Amino acid sequence: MLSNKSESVKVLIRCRPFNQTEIINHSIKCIDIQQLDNKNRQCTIKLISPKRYRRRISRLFRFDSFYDENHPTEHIFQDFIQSLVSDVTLNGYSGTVFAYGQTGSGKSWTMAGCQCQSENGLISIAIENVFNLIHQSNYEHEFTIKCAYLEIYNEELHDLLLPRNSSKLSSRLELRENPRSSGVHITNLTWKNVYSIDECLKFKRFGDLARTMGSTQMNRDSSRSHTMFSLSIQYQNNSETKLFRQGKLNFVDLAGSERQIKTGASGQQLLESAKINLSLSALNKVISSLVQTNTTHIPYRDSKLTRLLQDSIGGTTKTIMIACISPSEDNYDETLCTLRYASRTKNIRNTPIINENSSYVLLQQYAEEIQRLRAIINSSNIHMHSLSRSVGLNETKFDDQHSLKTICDRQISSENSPATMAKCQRSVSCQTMSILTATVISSTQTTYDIHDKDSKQIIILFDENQQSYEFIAWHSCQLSPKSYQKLIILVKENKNENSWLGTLIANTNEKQSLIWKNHLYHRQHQLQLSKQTDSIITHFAIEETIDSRSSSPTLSLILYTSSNYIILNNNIFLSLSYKNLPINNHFITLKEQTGSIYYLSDMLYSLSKNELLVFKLDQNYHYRLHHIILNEKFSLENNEQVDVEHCCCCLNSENEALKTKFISSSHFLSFINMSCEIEEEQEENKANMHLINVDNNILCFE
Ligand SMILES: Nc1ncnc2c1ncn2[C@@H]1O[C@H](COP(=O)(O)OP(=O)(O)OP(=O)(O)O)[C@@H](O)[C@H]1O
Repeated sequence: MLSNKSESVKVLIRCRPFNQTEIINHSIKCIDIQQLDNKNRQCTIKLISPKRYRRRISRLFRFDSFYDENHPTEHIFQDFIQSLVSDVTLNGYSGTVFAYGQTGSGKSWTMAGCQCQSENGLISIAIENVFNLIHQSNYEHEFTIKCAYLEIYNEELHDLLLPRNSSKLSSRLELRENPRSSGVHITNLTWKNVYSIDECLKFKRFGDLARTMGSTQMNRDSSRSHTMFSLSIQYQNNSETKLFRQGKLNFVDLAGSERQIKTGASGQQLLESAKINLSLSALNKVISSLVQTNTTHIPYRDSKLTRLLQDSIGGTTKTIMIACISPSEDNYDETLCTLRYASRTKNIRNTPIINENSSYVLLQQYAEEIQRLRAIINSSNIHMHSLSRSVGLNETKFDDQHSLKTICDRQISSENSPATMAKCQRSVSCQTMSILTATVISSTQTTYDIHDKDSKQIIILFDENQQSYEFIAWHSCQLSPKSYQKLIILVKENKNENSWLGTLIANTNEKQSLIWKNHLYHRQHQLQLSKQTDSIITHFAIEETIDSRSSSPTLSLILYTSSNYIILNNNIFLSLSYKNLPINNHFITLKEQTGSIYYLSDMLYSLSKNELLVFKLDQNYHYRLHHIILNEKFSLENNEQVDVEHCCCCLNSENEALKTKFISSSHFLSFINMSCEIEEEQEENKANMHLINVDNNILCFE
């Protein structure tokens, strides 16, 4: 992937002609072009407040271009969209054109055109242009063109290219983080291969018929959903390097912002309207956050629309916004709102990248990957075999996308059996984040599977607002044994350096699938690891502590950092440190002769006389795993170093009701070796000792 310079989102204004009602009412024009540079089309436009307002104000706005009723859509295409289409088709860029504006302002007219007046919309002109460019290239390259069409209706994504008889339910799509880019991935979206302009237009028309439309007082054919029509253009050249590029072009026709008083919406339409306005206000928030210099958190996850547009606003896509307005004074407030929105958007900077790869390089990468995975499979096969013989486990099924390299930590603990058995099988995640799927078998042998909504094993954790989190560690705790079990998971919001830590708590009745709830802080209590604690959470546990206010014992979530404790009690952030508890209960701090400090994790230390696995913090608070051999003089010889992003472990609880013990680690850890066994030791004095097999070095831990 080649990176280019950043560029701002281009913003064009399109003002429709007066409509019939406005003509009948002798509406007055409130918009005027002040300046227009004929060469680069930059313009200043003036918006004048209506006479009915006490103070008449003229406001000036600068944009990349302005089009009124004298300009057909073709002009917009020639001035701005054509070069974008060419960049996407021939150079592998991603491009997005989105139309924004109040209801009835001409968004669909601009994007889809109008058959009655035989005015083509941008989508059909662009489709034609893509195929013409390919023809002109004399087929030196091999092109594959696909199209997709979706809508967001009432905060749900629907595939518009599914057969007519499919129900709304079956056309529902899910958004997932795309691990390989800053954007999102839409699972199961239909991508149709297209070989001609007509075929592509046919799919476009097919989708048009499926999109949700309605009639309001403001617009007879009002879009009740946001739609996105996408073209994917892949090309591969035939030379030895087999250069491969993939461009994607999106046309987004947003539903219009509406006022109930003007549209006369009621019932279902009022509900639609509320959802439309909510998602547009989420988009507004994202735009505002992106242009504020001191904001680190961009609330992309507040709505489906903002997640869908994540890469187009503030990402790696070349983006053009077309803000549609009405010329009439009657719509002054809405027009002012749109122009402000558009003006803010103009300050957003994207960093477009060329999506390319040489097949030659790709093949080499694949070959190395296959070799590495073979080694993993060979080693884990042996363990899988012994695992199934001893406890008869069901095979864990992974999402196809992640099957090759998904971490699976698995632990079983049986009260009835004299032997405490635990087997842990891991493979490396192809995601950039740590993943853990698990089957927990409690002391009563009840099985809880952690599933997401589609009954797939969890890959990334989502809360009830569809916010996704990076998994850090987990812990099981039976707070109220009679009624339900809670699993508490420590998570980190994805992609945000200064992210907060919270827990997701899942309640379940026995035998029911767990439902994840962001029970804890709702993102209000943020533990800024770098600022507040100046440290990284290394592991955590649930322990009984004394509530300082009530003096009664209470269960607390205790987060351990390399330097102190953080106690979270009853979901309230209680105290920062607990100095009278020795830190060495959980960490052994080793100081090397050179002055280097090692923090010994409780899970990975060795009971064999002189071998240790320890974590060393570097200046960036990244952990490195060291395999250390203690020599006779108790100094340390560092003979192996493995990158570890974070490591979290749970303590083996003393509580009789909690005979489960979990192992978790980041995926970086998993490549030290994917197999981990915990078995009963024969000798009495080693009854609680477990074995961990790391790269053929047998280590032990308690
Ligand atoms: N550039 C234009 N030239 C002529 N008529 C136009 C133009 N733009 C819009 N109109 C008229 O305005 C009407 C409403 O336009 P359109 O349906 O495109 O609005 P919209 O912004 O997509 O509304 P909604 O958000 O409700 O879907 C059209 O039916 C057409 O009559």
